[in-house]
Amino acid sequence: MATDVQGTVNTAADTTAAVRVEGLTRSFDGRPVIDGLDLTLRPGEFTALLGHSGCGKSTLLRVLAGLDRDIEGTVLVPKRRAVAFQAPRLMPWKRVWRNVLLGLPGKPDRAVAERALAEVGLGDRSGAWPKTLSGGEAQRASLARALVREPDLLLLDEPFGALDALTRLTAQQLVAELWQRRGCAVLLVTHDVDEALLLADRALVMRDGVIAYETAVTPDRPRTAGDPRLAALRTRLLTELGVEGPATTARTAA
Ligand SMILES: Nc1ncnc2c1ncn2[C@@H]1O[C@H](COP(=O)(O)OP(=O)(O)OP(=O)(O)O)[C@@H](O)[C@H]1O
Repeated sequence: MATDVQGTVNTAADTTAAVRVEGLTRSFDGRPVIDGLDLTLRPGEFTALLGHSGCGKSTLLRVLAGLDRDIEGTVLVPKRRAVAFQAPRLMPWKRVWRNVLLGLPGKPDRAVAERALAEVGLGDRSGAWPKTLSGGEAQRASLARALVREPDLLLLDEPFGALDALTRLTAQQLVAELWQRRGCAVLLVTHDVDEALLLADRALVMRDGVIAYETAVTPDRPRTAGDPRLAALRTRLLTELGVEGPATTARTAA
């Protein structure tokens, strides 16, 4: 069952799509940032969303998360969805386990939070205060908060953007494992072409308010950073992003 972002329920069982967006337009001050965008995400699919800074990636994610309803068009998303942002957004006055349960209906037990925290390798930090966590730990706590919602759709907005290179690798691996275990659809916003190619089944490039380019990422997992099977795709994605030449970094302007 899916709900649209206005909250009306579409009872037509849709097993072919976790997300269906048709003709989505979102304007700010009369300027459309998203302009007639169509998008389908399949259940269990890991999709990476690339695009230049300001092209509307976070705006799209906020719409899918139900945080922005001032839209035109049709958006069908699963009821169970969760979002994690670049900043972990933990409440400093609540212990980690309470942060994980924040906003959940009912009065879930601490054990529920602890199971999710164990899944992200933070089983021993449940009683800690957020300020005592490292950046990577805080980001994992934020992931646990998303997982505890048992989402059919996990929306990740540059979740590794603020992490150092080593922590980023560990966090990427963790997300890959969680995705394989949970089987939910994932939409990952990233500036990093290599990250997209490591993790995703499909990479999308957003430009001029629409999905301007998309490609399947077919090589078997695990994939490695310098994987020669990914070289042609990498070049193509960089071209689509307007970043060309062998010396350029795979990270687009943040
Ligand atoms: N609440 C808002 N009010 C006015 N303009 C907004 C608002 N939110 C976003 N915008 C504008 O919409 C455009 C797209 O913003 P968005 O944050 O979606 O881009 P993005 O692709 O996620 O960028 P980045 O990669 O830098 O995070 C930008 O020009 C931004 O200034």
